[in-house]
Amino acid sequence: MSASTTPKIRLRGLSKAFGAKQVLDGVDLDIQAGHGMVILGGSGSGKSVTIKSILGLIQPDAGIIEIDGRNVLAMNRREREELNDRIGMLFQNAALFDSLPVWENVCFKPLAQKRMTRAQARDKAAEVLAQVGLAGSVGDLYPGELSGGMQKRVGLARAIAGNPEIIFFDEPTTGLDPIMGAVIDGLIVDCVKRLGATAVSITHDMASARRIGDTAAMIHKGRIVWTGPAATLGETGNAMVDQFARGEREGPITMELRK
Ligand SMILES: Nc1ncnc2c1ncn2[C@@H]1O[C@H](COP(=O)(O)OP(=O)(O)OP(=O)(O)O)[C@@H](O)[C@H]1O
Repeated sequence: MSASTTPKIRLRGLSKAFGAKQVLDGVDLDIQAGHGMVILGGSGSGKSVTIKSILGLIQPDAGIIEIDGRNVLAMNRREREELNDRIGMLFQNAALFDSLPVWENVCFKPLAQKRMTRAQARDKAAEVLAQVGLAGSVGDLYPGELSGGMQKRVGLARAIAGNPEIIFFDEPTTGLDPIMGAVIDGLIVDCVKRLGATAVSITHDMASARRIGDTAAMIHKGRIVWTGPAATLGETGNAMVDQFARGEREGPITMELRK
């Protein structure tokens, strides 16, 4: 395989069970460099487990995870940490530290790794906050003083602060009103484009999926059952994907499977 066709992220046969429950049952997925991939699937279908496996937070039972063609499951701790420095993550509900001001949240990682002085971190935080449309003065506020939309922006600022090559977004618009959701999606697209990053998102919000995804993949019963252009969601011709995207009760995905 030539370098130009090596996917940024390549999953093969990824499997993970928790007790008797087989959550991932052979996930195969290629995510090309610079692309936006949206992972869809019902609640509990294993979307977060997939992302956590790529991040090294969950050890899969079997399968291959490659980033830039390198087997990440075989990496030692130092290699894994170096890799994680090239990855950003926007957690669900932004996951900010309530006891720290915004600027320390944004530069949490470089401060913890002592790669920046506090003065440098303040300047860097102001620079990145501006990229997500927030005034530098927001840096001195605490997360509890921010609206949900502002918290998401701060989470996004933290995710991009290290100029990552890969960014994961876990339900970036959940809990936001539709307009703020669209604003956050716009910022995500802008930031990802500016960085030239590969973006992997989980979302239940189809409007958001179409905005932030180039490609969508649907996970069902522990496997990827469809991949295709995110713009076609709802009209893909795949009955399962279209039922999911349109939120229809009737279709191949039965209530029995959704318990
Ligand atoms: N650390 C864990 N220990 C035990 N079970 C787990 C663990 N992590 C996830 N699971 C189980 O794996 C299944 C898939 O979870 P996951 O969080 O990946 O779902 P999801 O597709 O992201 O769902 P949602 O859309 O509801 O967030 C669930 O049944 C969950 O309970």
